[in-house]
Amino acid sequence: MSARTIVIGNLRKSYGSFEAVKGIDLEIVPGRVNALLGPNGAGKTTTLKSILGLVEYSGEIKILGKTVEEVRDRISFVPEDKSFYENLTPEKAIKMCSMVLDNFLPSKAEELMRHFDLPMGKKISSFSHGMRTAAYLSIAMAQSADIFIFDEPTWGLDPLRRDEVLDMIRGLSDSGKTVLYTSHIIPEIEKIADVFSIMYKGEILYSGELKGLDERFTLFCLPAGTELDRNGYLAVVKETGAVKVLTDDKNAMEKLGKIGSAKEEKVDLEVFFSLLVRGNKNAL
Ligand SMILES: Nc1ncnc2c1ncn2[C@@H]1O[C@H](COP(=O)(O)OP(=O)(O)OP(=O)(O)O)[C@@H](O)[C@H]1O
Repeated sequence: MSARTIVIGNLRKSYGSFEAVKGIDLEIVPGRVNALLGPNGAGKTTTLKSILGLVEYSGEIKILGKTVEEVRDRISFVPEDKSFYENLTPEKAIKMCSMVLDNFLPSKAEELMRHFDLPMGKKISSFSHGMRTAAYLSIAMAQSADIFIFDEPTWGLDPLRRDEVLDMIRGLSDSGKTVLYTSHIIPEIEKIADVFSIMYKGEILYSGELKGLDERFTLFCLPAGTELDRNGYLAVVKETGAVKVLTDDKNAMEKLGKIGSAKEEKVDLEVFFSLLVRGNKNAL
């Protein structure tokens, strides 16, 4: 398998005059959990739909070096909108998937549905949010695909089921599959992601390894009104009484460390995400 499973170049997608995705570049790698993290409306689902060829877009997307049409049977997908199987029971959904999907293993889907305690003869429209998610996950996990794309795969699940599903997703990437998943739940991403990208208002603000984030970046809390130049910062947030600066630039760290009463703080994903989304380095 190539070192990059999905390569996205200058992806743009507009709905009417509204630009939901603004020319993003993104690379998704195999054998690792690739997470796309962003607040509501950031453009995550639109990006996934573009990858899957479910919406028209401009820019280039290659999957395993090919178009999505050429590799569709190597991709499994859990959509955000879980209303497709509404009028079917799990039993009938499994039958339907067996007829339309080449890579589908019905016995595995049934095993997973039973494991999730889903009533096999009851219509999916009567299911709770969590049960519906479990039904979609069972169908997705029962496909012998190379690439698994999950849009909010833990929606409505209770904490035990959620952890179980995250373990299943981790298992896929451990076995060399490519996993791309979106979420706005930071603890989940901290738990399973290897690499992550932060998306906000149609742009990718940052992409990188999750491991070592706290070692690479430092947060400086400076007195309000501190004059800063524009170099070397990933985010600058002006709060009442303080200016917060996020940086991984050694020169900037040295300079900021010399400012009287500058305090250095640890950065975890939550702080990193919040600073990036709120920070505006052009506001200086
Ligand atoms: N079919 C559509 N028609 C018009 N606007 C749309 C459509 N689909 C999405 N949008 C808009 O595009 C933007 C990005 O939406 P998208 O669903 O991709 O975001 P998201 O990051 O997945 O959000 P969430 O976490 O809330 O699911 C939003 O402002 C949304 O309102």
